[in-house]
Amino acid sequence: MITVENLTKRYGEYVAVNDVSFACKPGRVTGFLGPNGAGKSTTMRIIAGLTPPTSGSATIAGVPYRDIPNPATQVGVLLDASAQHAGRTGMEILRLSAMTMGLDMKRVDEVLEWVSLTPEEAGRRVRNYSLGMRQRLGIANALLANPKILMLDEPANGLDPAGIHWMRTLLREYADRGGTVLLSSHLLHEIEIIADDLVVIGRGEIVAQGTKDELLAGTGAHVKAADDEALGQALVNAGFAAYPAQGGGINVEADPAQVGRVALDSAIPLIELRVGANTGLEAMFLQLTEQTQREQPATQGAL
Ligand SMILES: Nc1ncnc2c1ncn2[C@@H]1O[C@H](COP(=O)(O)OP(=O)(O)OP(=O)(O)O)[C@@H](O)[C@H]1O
Repeated sequence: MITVENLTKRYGEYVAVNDVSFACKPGRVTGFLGPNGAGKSTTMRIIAGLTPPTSGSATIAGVPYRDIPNPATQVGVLLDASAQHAGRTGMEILRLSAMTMGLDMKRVDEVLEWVSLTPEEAGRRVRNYSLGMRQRLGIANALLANPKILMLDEPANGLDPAGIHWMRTLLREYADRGGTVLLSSHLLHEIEIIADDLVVIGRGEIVAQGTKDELLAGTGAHVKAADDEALGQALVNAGFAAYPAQGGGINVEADPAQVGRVALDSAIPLIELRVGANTGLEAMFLQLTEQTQREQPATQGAL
């Protein structure tokens, strides 16, 4: 549905996006991952027809965004929640969008309810919105015409934990109904929960892509048990390399199913078991992040 082919964007001598190719499929959430400044927003702006590429192409169902008639009815886009007109109320912004798209005004009330903005909040000027409220309004705007494709840049920014959970559920249901979702984040764990496919970008270049299961396979397991020491010993006895993890628990070079089997056989209750220790994709991602951090040592990794 979204196809990016050999996309390159230069700003003068600087190459922000270098020969990037990937595709996002219907029914799947594609997570677009990369540290700050990796080129995610630039790529998404090119897909949305806001920035011209230096070379290569980005198309939606084979058509460049700018050539789609009434594009917002086909592709819901949220690129910068703070870019909304600060002097207008949330309600005015949505009504104007609905009018531009030729939609029934009833739809505005529906999406407001969907994103949990109350009528009172919708009547406030956007300059008085919190970041989370702006994100909700931006998501409402993207969903307004019930498009088949959603493209969201860092949609979890500013959302509280309940908001992040709500957004995950919304995107999952959206994809399960056949929608195509592309969402970016610089937080691996955030994306890991929701995405089916991953595209990882670093310094403008794709460094990994594939299904989440493929990319996370072989990244080991992280486990916390009622008795970590006993489980660590049982895992080593079963032939697996196991190391104490930073912040508690154990990182194991084994599948979670294998770890669960050892714990069951040893009658050791588990507190937490998940795929991925500090190996594979996460290690690669952290390495990329670290290299970016040297130039931008501020908030990397913070939620
Ligand atoms: N208009 C521009 N002129 C010059 N350089 C730009 C411009 N827009 C983006 N860049 C540079 O391109 C690189 C990629 O930026 P981009 O915003 O795409 O990164 P990102 O992956 O979205 O990062 P973040 O996670 O911080 O949002 C950065 O080094 C940025 O400074």
